[in-house]
Amino acid sequence: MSAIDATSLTKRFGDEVALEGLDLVVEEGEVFGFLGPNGAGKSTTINLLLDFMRPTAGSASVLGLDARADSEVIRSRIGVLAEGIDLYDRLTGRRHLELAIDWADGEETPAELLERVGLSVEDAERPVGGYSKGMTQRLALAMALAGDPELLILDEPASGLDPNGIRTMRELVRSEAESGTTVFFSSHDLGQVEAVCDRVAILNDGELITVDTIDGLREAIGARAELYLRVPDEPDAADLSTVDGVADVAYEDGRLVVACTDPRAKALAIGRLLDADVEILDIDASSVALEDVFAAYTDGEIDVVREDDADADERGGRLSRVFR
Ligand SMILES: Nc1ncnc2c1ncn2[C@@H]1O[C@H](COP(=O)(O)OP(=O)(O)OP(=O)(O)O)[C@@H](O)[C@H]1O
Repeated sequence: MSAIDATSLTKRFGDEVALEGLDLVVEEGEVFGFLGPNGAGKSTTINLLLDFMRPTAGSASVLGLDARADSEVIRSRIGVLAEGIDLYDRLTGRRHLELAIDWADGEETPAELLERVGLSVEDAERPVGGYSKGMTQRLALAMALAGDPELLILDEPASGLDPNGIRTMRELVRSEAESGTTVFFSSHDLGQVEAVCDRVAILNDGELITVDTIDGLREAIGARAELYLRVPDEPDAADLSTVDGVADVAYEDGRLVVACTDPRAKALAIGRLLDADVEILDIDASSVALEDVFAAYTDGEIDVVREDDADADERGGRLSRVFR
């Protein structure tokens, strides 16, 4: 069973196309990044999955259940952190958590959830009307975790969080994923997505542009990772150019510069040198920023071609890329 399965999901507002024919499969247990510029259709997709709005065409299932017919059951089994969450100003943080636990039929205590998101017991006793943006976000995250959800849908979860809060959120996402929870992580923040996600979908102008791992995205745009190895002398015993995924090798100023088209080639190159008893004094590496990958996919450098479903790859990729 897939955690999320959207088929030809479409939403139009009059002439405005918010989402066009989205085919997307998120497997159970994945941390799945949902990326796209403003107005790409990310919130629309989440609203359709949660049955907060109805599709113009197409359908979606969540945890194997129909997003429209079974929306009540779905909502009781998932945790949602949505933008602009409505909290009751006069109720305390603790009361919000009690309600969330009650609603999700959870077994945890408010204190356990507070600790997980780094909110103090004292803060929890205050009405949330006086909370800062970051505190509100932490509380909303704690509420989403109530009842040990099978799927977490997080819309811009780092919004308003300070660096400590961001670290806490990342750790939470990882520990949730380790315990088998699927995480659907929608964000503009490429750094956040890169830090926690297994696979990423990029949406632009309501259309799915690609679904891939982050390394796969880099590879697809031909982005090279570079490995810098400080060595005492230019090694002649190990021919790195024959390592799979190594595109180029140069020796400059006492270091080897190894350009890799496949990020996995970095470890292979180091292994080859060690096998040849080459002493490595220092290691450094660079890779193309995800920002550059994102720009390549969303500024029109890459076209999208639809294939027949029969040709589609197993993991929901029903698109192929054509480079101009
Ligand atoms: N209720 C609505 N009425 C009319 N148009 C809408 C409505 N909701 C969304 N849209 C339009 O649909 C498109 C997709 O919007 P959506 O909010 O899904 O984008 P997004 O990727 O979540 O953007 P952001 O990152 O800015 O939150 C936009 O062009 C938006 O103006």
